Amino acid sequence: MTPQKLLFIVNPKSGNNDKSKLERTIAKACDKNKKEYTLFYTTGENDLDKIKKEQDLYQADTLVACGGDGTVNLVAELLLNSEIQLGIIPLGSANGLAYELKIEEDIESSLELIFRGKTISMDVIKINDQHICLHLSDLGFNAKMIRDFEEGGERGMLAYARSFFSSLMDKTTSEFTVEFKGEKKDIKADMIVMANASSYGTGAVINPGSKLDDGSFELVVFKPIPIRDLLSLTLESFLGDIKNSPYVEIFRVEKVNIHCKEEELLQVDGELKGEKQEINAEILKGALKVIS
Ligand SMILES: Nc1ncnc2c1ncn2[C@@H]1O[C@H](COP(=O)(O)OP(=O)(O)OP(=O)(O)O)[C@@H](O)[C@H]1O
Repeated sequence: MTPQKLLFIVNPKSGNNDKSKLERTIAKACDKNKKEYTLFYTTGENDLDKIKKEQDLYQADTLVACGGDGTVNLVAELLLNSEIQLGIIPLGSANGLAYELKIEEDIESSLELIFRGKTISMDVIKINDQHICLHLSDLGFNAKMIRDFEEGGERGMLAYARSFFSSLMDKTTSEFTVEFKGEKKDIKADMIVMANASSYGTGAVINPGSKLDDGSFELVVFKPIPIRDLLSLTLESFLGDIKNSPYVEIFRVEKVNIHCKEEELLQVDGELKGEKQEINAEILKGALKVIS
């Protein structure tokens, strides 16, 4: 459906980038394409309720998330199982879903796509009836690295690399019991990913062959890996042939229960959600209409 009435949800803090151009570019593109639009700025507090109120009044047919994965996730939550579509202008420090959908990190190009692109009905993973995951969620290594990065208070690739290496040094193996398709497995792993998408925003492919609209998601298990083999695993993830690694096991599922022996930090689409012992994840097939 070609958008006619758009509500742009802007996270003014995302990505540490200059957004002064954003309003002007949106105004120009909407004017040129003769579309009605309005803007809403997030505050970081109670945004879901505020956007819901705004949308109830405005009745847009398209909500455009202007920010990173956190903003996309927030807006998507409002649109589940509705005909209202999601557009994305990637302006975050992590734009994993936009990367997956091949949406360019350039305001003009992403706006052009919103007006000319096609709409797909993508799956969403519901986690503990509390969170939705459009992209990737994990327990273990990556969640701890995000915590380390956030606690460091610095931004940028250098700070990210520092967190990556310090998390590597502290890497621990955890014990899990996973249950799906009527089977129970005891697993030792450095990380378990619930993957709707194929790769992290950095381009590292952890779930090759995944599709956003295949009615399932993948459980990607990273088994304990000796430091000396980590480099080859990292290279494999960038080359996309990780599924042949002896340290990775991938299961395609629609529903899973993960019991963690000790509480584990959970991250969902780049946001930390606290320590959990029990995870119930289920696919919501085709629940979100997104322009790509
Ligand atoms: N006005 C605001 N001030 C401060 N924080 C905000 C504001 N609006 C949204 N946020 C916060 O921004 C986060 C989402 O950021 P998003 O993922 O879109 O961009 P990002 O740059 O990739 O984020 P980050 O790297 O901080 O995770 C949420 O935690 C949300 O609460």
